[in-house]
Amino acid sequence: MPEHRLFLLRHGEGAWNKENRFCSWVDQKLSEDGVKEAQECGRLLKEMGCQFDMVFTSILSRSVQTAWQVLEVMGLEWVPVVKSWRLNERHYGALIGLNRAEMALNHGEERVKLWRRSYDVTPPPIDESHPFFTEIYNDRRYNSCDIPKENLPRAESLKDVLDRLLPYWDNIIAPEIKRGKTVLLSAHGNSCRALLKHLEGISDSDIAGVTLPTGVPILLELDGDLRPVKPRQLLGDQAKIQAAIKKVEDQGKAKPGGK
Ligand SMILES: O=C(O)[C@@H](CO)OP(=O)(O)O
Repeated sequence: MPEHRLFLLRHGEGAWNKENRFCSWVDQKLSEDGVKEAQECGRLLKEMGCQFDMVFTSILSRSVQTAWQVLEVMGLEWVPVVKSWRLNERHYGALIGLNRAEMALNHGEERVKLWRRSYDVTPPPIDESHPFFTEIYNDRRYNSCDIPKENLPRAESLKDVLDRLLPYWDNIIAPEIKRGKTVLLSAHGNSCRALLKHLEGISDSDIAGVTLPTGVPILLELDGDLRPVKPRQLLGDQAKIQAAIKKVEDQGKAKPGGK
């Protein structure tokens, strides 16, 4: 019998998902479709009779906005929302802002797949000359993190994401779940993948085959030690979910024009 239910959610579509650019730590808002996806997710969870006691988000607007939409549709606006940079999307370093399909044309689809989905390949780091460097590192939101700004990452592999996420999971989120709270984690494709890898014990090579669609809630049923008692469930219309996963995978295919 599961003792706890944990819901993971990759935020709804952001403007740069449409443009097929690596978004990462650039603070894009949800697109109109992204807002609808988040509302749809809220409706589904409400219909299923789900309840939350606490929500955790990153400090990027698209994950916060997604949580707000879900809570509003569910009539759960009062539920506490706690934010941390440790749930942020993976830092894509120098790749931030670049178009995935154009990168695949220039560097090959295999290289782009390695950058996007492998466990321990780190993209080249961002430096001061990068067009989004100042926007990211001068943003006030990074002044009050639990580490000094100069120690924040300049590029991350999925392993690096797990390394910075795990202390937050172990010390802040997991104790709440063990206290009996039902938690929604509204985060990002790669921060959710990193946590799934940890909770489900996915191997370094198999994690490359895990792609998460936007706006689809993932239910994990956990035992008292927070180990999954059955496979993760992606909630909603399964044909639509498979199509949404394929859409994310295809973003890394070589296409002239980049879309
Ligand atoms: O742009 C990003 O930061 C992520 C998804 O949000 O991209 P990818 O799917 O390529 O990991």
